[in-house]
Amino acid sequence: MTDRPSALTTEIAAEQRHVDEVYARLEEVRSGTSAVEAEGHLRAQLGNEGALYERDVLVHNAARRRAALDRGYDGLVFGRLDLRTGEARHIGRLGVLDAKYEPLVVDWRAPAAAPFYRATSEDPLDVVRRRVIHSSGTRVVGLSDDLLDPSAAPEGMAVVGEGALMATLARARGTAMRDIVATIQREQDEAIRAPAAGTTIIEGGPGTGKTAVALHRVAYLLYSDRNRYAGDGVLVLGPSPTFVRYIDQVLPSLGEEGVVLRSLGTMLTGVEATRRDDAALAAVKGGLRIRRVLTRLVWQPAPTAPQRFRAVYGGEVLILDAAALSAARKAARRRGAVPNGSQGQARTALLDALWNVSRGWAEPPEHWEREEFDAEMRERTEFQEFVAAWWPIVDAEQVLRWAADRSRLARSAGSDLTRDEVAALATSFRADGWSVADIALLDEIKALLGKPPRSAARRRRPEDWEMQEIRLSSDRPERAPAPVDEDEEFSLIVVDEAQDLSPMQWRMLGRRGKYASWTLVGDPAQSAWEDAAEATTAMDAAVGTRLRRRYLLTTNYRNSAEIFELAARVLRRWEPGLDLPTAVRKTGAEPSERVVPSGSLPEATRAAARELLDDVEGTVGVVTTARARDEVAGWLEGLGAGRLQVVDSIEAKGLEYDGVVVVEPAGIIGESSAGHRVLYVSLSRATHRLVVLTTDPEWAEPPSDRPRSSEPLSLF
Ligand SMILES: Nc1ncnc2c1ncn2[C@@H]1O[C@H](COP(=O)(O)OP(=O)(O)OP(=O)(O)O)[C@@H](O)[C@H]1O
Repeated sequence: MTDRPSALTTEIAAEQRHVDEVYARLEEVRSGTSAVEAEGHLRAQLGNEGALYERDVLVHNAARRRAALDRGYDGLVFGRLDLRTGEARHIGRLGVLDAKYEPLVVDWRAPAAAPFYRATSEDPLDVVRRRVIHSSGTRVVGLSDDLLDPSAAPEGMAVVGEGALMATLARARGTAMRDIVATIQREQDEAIRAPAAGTTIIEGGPGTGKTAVALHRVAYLLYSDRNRYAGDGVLVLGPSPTFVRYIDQVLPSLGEEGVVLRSLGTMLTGVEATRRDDAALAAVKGGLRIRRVLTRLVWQPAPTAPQRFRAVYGGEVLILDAAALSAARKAARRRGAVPNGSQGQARTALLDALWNVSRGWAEPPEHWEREEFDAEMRERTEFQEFVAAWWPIVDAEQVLRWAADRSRLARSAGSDLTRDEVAALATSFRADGWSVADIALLDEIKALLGKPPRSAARRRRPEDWEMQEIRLSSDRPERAPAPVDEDEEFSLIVVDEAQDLSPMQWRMLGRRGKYASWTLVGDPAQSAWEDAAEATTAMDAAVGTRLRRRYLLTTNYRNSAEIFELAARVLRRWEPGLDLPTAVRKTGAEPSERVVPSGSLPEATRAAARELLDDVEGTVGVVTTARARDEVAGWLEGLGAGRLQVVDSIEAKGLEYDGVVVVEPAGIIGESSAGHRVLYVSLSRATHRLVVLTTDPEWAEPPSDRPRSSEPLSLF
């Protein structure tokens, strides 16, 4: 036995000294920013407008910097490079300079940090040793070293710890996604640091880090060109509100606030859709055929439009009956570009029609002057009220509710929809609230309706100004994401699970990113959308024809090798030709498949959930069909205390749990025409343990008459 400290202890102590120095410096910087903020408020007391502006700039910048310092505080320094030159370079969530402006820590996004992620033993990029520093709060608790260039290592250079990546992957998962800033892998780093221009497409199988990479890419782009993307210039779109909640702490943990995170159902201000249509109906609502139907629908008369107009002029009675009004409507439509912008044309068409009535008389009144006639009519309240009722300014929700009337919808549908489709759509528009697929329809209708002329441009009201100030000067700014305004344009749009966007949803996004840089992330093998060609065309139209760069991620970091082997085996029965990722982590825990009689399914589900809650430290997910979701949730009532979540197979997209119970896989396959891919999603959610509960022993077998596809897939 020796009392000499181990190499690990000595190295930890050395890193702790550096980390302490960084935190001490950080405190100085923090008090500096508070002083700037205080000065900003002082200037405001001068009271003139210039001083107010200066105050806002000062307070805003200082508050942003301080928020970043707060967020990046824990585990601030996570890496170190020892270079051939003898330089030791520390890498962290933020860059920190000492009082002489020498770097104490380099921001992970700076070019000087790139070798931390890129260096390999084959291509060490002048790095001799790469070190990951594990911390708890401000305390260094462990180190993991890679000696990349042994020939250049100085005498006595210590190499300590286990592989950082494996240690990270083995940890239990919580309810929120974590950043991966300390262990980003080379192929991921290439996608993160891809140039901003044009469209970046990041593909990869389950668990390859696509979501993590997309979020780190946002942080990277904000760092490299903040002026372009700051404010509300960045939109990250995920598949569901559950997913958005799951990822919403990643960017703040990287020191980035103010990015708009949305799901497909919450793209419109004031409308929140969570209901999902069944696959067949969603396909009708998502396909481009419906666009033609909406184009006709918006020009239809409002259901409340009056059918007759009567006025007395110069002692004569003028009447417009239904036929005359219909002709006037057609004339107005010919002249107008968009319905809400055509009330003026409607007015003119009505005046023409009224005048023509008098011309049709056997003895038209000679002394009537057209100009005078028009001027007087326009002034009359009864005429103005008639115009407002006959050609009202409508909003998108009103118009889509019109389509709940089957015969009205059928009139707009022409031959673009079948009778059954019309019936199913009309029924769905009668339901309370909107479905996720409806949001893209509402957005399309809004664009088709256009704006009333001279609509007051959105002016900044004094209250907005006040609100802003409160948010900026609060001690720790609350994350109050700005609602997505339909007119808002983004300069960076990141779409996760992009393989599932319908053509109509692509159109909705395209309207918000005419000049944007796009990052599209997805996996065609997880796609629930059948008509890939139509979605690709719509995506092309949305993102434009600018340069596209593609990145393929090939390693699955989520699933144990045993779990992913099952998921991949099942998918390959349906689509043998697919190229799937490799899972790197073996746990020795094989997934368990249990065939149970249907009467015992509730008890078996409860038992399996209980078993996994005991076995894993982190979260447990129970994944089932949309139809059975609530019932299954009922079976599990009272279990899990916040660690257990029941989701349906579509909701499960993008999520992960330490233990997963998949209930009735055959039902998941049966819920949509690409159901086997949806099941693949469900089977690839678990990090440690997977139990499949089925009443059908043949659940994994495709029907014998189903053609097996061996087509390789690609995302766009
Ligand atoms: N380099 C890495 N270091 C540590 N953990 C990583 C790394 N890359 C990915 N992970 C982890 O792997 C898991 C899967 O990542 P992520 O959810 O981003 O994958 P994905 O490709 O989006 O998956 P899916 O398509 O199945 O939803 C996450 O827990 C993530 O933190």
